This record gives sequence, C-alpha cells and structure tokens, in this order.
Amino acid sequence: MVISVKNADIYQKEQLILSDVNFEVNEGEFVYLIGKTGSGKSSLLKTLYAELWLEKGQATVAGFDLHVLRKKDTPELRRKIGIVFQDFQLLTDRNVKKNLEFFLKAMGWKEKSQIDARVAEVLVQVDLPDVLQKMPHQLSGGEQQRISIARALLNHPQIIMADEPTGNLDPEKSLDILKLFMKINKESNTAVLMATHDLELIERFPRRTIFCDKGTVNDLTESL
Ligand SMILES: Nc1ncnc2c1ncn2[C@@H]1O[C@H](COP(=O)(O)OP(=O)(O)OP(=O)(O)O)[C@@H](O)[C@H]1O
Repeated sequence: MVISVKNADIYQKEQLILSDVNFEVNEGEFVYLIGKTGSGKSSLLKTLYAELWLEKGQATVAGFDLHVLRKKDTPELRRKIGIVFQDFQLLTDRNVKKNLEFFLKAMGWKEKSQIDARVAEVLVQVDLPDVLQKMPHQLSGGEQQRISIARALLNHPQIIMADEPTGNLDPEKSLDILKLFMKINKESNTAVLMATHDLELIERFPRRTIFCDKGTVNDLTESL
C-alpha cells in the first residue's frame, strides 16, 4: 500500500477541514480526488506530503508514518513521492536542464554523467527530449507542466500527487497531461493521486474516485 489513512483529521491551523478520513491507495493505482472549491483537497494532499501536520489519526505514505514524522524526515519522505502543482513551480531564472539538475543535486546526486542521463530519461518520459536549453517562459503551459512532471519523476517515486495539474490549461492540453499521467502510471506502475475539478476528464477516463464533501472523504468508486 502506498497510502493508508485511518480516522484522520485534517486541519488548517485551528480549523478542522476534514474529519474521520479513511482511504487507501495501492501500488500502481490511479485515483482521482474531487470536491468543490474549499472542500479540502489541497489540505488533504498537503497533509500527505507533510506540509501540514497530521493532528489526529493515522496515515502512512510510502512507508512513512506521518504521525511520528519529524520535520527533518520530510525531505526523505518527499524523495519517495513526486508532487505536481497547478502552477508548475519551475525555477524561472534557469533553463530546463538546470531546473532538473537543481533538484537532483538537492537530493545529493553528484556524478555529472548520472545526472545528465537521468535528466535525459525523464524528458523522454514526458515526450520533451529536446528542450534542455529552453527557459520556462519559452515553453507553453502544457510543456511547463510536462517539465514539472519530469521533475516529479526524477526519484522514481512510488506515487505522484498532483494538485489540479490541469487547472491552468485548456481542455486539449488538459487531456494531454491526463494521458501522460496514465502512461506513466501504466508503464512504471507509479501510483497517481490527482486532485481535479475537471469532471469531463473523469467521465472520459473513469478511474477510482474519492470525494471531499461535507467535511470528510468518501470513496465513490462503487457508484461509478
Ligand atoms: N493556508 C491556509 N490557512 C488557513 N486556512 C486555509 C489555508 N489554506 C486553505 N485554508 C482553508 O481550508 C479550507 C480547504 O481549502 P483547500 O485549499 O484544502 O480546498 P480545495 O478543495 O483544495 O479547494 P480548491 O479546489 O479551491 O483548491 C478552506 O476553507 C480554506 O479557506
């Protein structure tokens, strides 16, 4: 199991956002996370990647017990997961190669030939092998999102958590990004947990869906 959440309460400061949350994500599963604006999707994901503290309940992510996780352990947890944001969060002052290198070096990679090889590999995975020297602003939104997915793949994560990854993209680009996640999911058995507003995409490509509503999380899979 990549994610297991039991009786968890999710808070933003003192505000209880979601209570008694229970769900699991297995190796290689593809799961959508849906819910209205403000229903707590981002808060749930932030808790799972340890940006928010788990106040109550149990959760394990990629083998880490969030309840006992210490701040100094969060980089290690984040090495096992890939995180993709709506706004890409690329470093705007450097090219694609340097964006990806920066991340690997921060993770302790030192050997130039290994760094170059891994950067080339992830760019092939996202179908953008030739953009090494491009600055982020020279790429379209969809291409920038592909680079941020490449960055998320660098460490061979057990799971990618994506928070509205198509939120800034037009329908065609959104579909491309979804298909890319599905390809990665299938080819490398990386689990994907994707928060989205885009119900049309879900209708076209139905997968297990969990739903933030009325202060808790429900598994809608059975009703699909
Ligand atoms: N940094 C914060 N500090 C305090 N409260 C916050 C913070 N971020 C979010 N909240 C509150 O937590 C609740 C859930 O927000 P969250 O962003 O998790 O929802 P969401 O489902 O991801 O929404 P959206 O679809 O708009 O991204 C909201 O009431 C919001 O106001």
